[in-house]
Amino acid sequence: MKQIKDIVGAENVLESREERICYSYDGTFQRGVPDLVVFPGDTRAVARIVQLANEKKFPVFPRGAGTGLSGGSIPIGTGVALVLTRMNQIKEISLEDMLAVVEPGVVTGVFHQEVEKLGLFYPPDPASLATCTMGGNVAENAGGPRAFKYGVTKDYVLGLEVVTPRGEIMRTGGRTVKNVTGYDLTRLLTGSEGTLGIITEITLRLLPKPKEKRTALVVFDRLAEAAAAITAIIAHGVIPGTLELMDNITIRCVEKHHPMGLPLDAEAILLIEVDGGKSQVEEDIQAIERICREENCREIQVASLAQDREKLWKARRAVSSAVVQLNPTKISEDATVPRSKIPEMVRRLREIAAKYNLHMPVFGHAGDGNLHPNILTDKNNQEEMERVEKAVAEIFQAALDLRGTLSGEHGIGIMKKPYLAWELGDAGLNYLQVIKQAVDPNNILNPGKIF
Ligand SMILES: O=C(O)CC[C@@H](O)C(=O)O
Ligand SMILES: [Zn+2]
Repeated sequence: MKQIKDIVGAENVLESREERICYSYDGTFQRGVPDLVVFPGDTRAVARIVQLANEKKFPVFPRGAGTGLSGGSIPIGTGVALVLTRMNQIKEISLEDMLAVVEPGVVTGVFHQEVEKLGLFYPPDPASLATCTMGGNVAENAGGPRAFKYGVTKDYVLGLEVVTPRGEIMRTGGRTVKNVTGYDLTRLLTGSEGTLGIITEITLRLLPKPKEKRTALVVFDRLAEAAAAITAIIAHGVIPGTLELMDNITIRCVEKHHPMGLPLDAEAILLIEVDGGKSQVEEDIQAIERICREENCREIQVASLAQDREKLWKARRAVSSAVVQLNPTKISEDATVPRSKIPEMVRRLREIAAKYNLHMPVFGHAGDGNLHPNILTDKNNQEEMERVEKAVAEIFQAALDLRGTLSGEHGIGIMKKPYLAWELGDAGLNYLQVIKQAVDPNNILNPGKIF
């Protein structure tokens, strides 16, 4: 304790139970109160804490803003929560090299604004972007609506500085787009959920900011028709920046908590944004309108003004907090299927909700097959929780049957641990465990996560 205070300063340590409880949660219903909360101010301090942890054998749970949806940052058992929000400098934005260098505590939405001021663009846009941090985004390999066209966080990480589980400071990758030197440690660490290293600096690839955008809100009477429109748009060769779906329960929750005139009787809404040059966006939006009409949509509204588009996105980003009002315990899934399987997955999800008699709004990044079936329940209702558990297992089974994955963007954390071998098989799971054991023999960094 005294040694930790010597490293970071007493003012950067929280000890009281009330304060520690504030760092016991993330965006899931999981809880774990750390023994101590520590806010290091630089990489050397992080390294010294990890060295001390190896000496004294206490676990370290790295953490950003705590918006994760798989329990990745929840302390398990005893240990120190290492909060990286003090390290929040944008160190560089280079127009010539089209890259940026940031500390892990930079808020994603702030980073977006800063690069866009210079005519640049950083696509990953998790819905929590107003609060989540870049370090957490890299650790969990976050996605968001724009992943459909632009990919997820790993597609933008050029290099990292990390503190290894033994407390060394290591650099991976660098400032070049091409780099094939040795194993790709940047990719290994991106999405490693705080188990293989603590990210202390990130070098990110940037793009030119798209010149034009159009956003269409398309209303469907039938969910199956919306699902068919999604596959038809993609098959036509149009790649929108985003292609989001909200089902009827989601629409009603959003409308109740953020009224904006969405039709309460519609079975589904698609929120489709195209971006690029002026003539391209016009051509794409016309093709999308035509396809949606062919698939029997009820109505299409197209917004081109930034403030109108932002209104639509505000409603979309509010979905997560709107659906949670249905019931106190929210279980958010991000099982993902190949795009062509979206209609089939939507059908299976509806069957699972009906079979187990559960509130299950479905929304998400339909364009890349990444739906978010949410189960709204009450963790104190034991009988219902048993049904929930079975439903969750069937959701994952359905995704894997359709040759999808357990997690498109939220990570494994605690929530999906029991299912990992279903996707990876014993050999795959063993491979991960061997890597973890080799780099973190004392099991210091974020123990109990992923496996
Ligand atoms: O709450 C959720 O299920 C999803 C959260 C986030 O990934 C989103 O897409 O809004
Ligand atoms: Zn999402």
